[in-house]
Amino acid sequence: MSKEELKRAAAARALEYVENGMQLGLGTGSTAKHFVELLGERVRGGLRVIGVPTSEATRADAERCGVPLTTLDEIDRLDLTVDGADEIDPSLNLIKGGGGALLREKIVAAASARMVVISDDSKWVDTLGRFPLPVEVIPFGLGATRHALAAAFAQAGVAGEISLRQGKDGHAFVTDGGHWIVDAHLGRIPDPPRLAALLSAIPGVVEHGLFIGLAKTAILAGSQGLRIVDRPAGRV
Ligand SMILES: O=C[C@H](O)[C@H](O)[C@H](O)COP(=O)(O)O
Repeated sequence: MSKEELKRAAAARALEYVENGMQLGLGTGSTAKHFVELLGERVRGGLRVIGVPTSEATRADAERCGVPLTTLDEIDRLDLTVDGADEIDPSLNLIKGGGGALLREKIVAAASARMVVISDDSKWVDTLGRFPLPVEVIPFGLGATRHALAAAFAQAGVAGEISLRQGKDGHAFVTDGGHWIVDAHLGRIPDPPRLAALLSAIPGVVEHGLFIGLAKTAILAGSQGLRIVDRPAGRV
């Protein structure tokens, strides 16, 4: 199976968590896109759901696929969010934001009774950090924010290059929320909850790509088939 077929297989399995009448968070990225397309097929077949997209890209995909949409202004709780990830560890802590959608993704996941993460099994890691950690920042005062980030990394016992993400036009990548993203090349994050707390305390940081204790279930597709992993009880 190709990587795209694996992603689609994970997305198809996630449909089994969807029930008629549910309010759904719709993730962002190439894996979540498969889920939105498959959900659209079910909606055209009569399934009644309503979705909140986590990015403008997902909004466009959902509209194209005929998935009815709402916002977290109109409803304040969701039953289920299905989203991809850049890395998943055995506690089901995640790195997200490779596509720049981490802020809306985290708001939507936190508003959901359940988050199911879908991916091909290449995203499964023993320890988070090989994938550069995205941190969404306010453009104002970027130098000071970078300094504070380096201090937070040192306090958490990690270090690495911090680079400002660039868009295809060669300028700073701008998120749907109008912010910038820096990617921290840390290699290994031994204590993700501790680093997450340190990053959240920095004034110029809008949000970071560590998703701690949010995913309840991971659906991993590999050459041997699908693997369903539930978050171990009591683990963040
Ligand atoms: O900002 C992007 C999201 O966090 C994505 O869910 C993540 O980057 C995984 O994307 P993909 O499914 O394309 O690997």
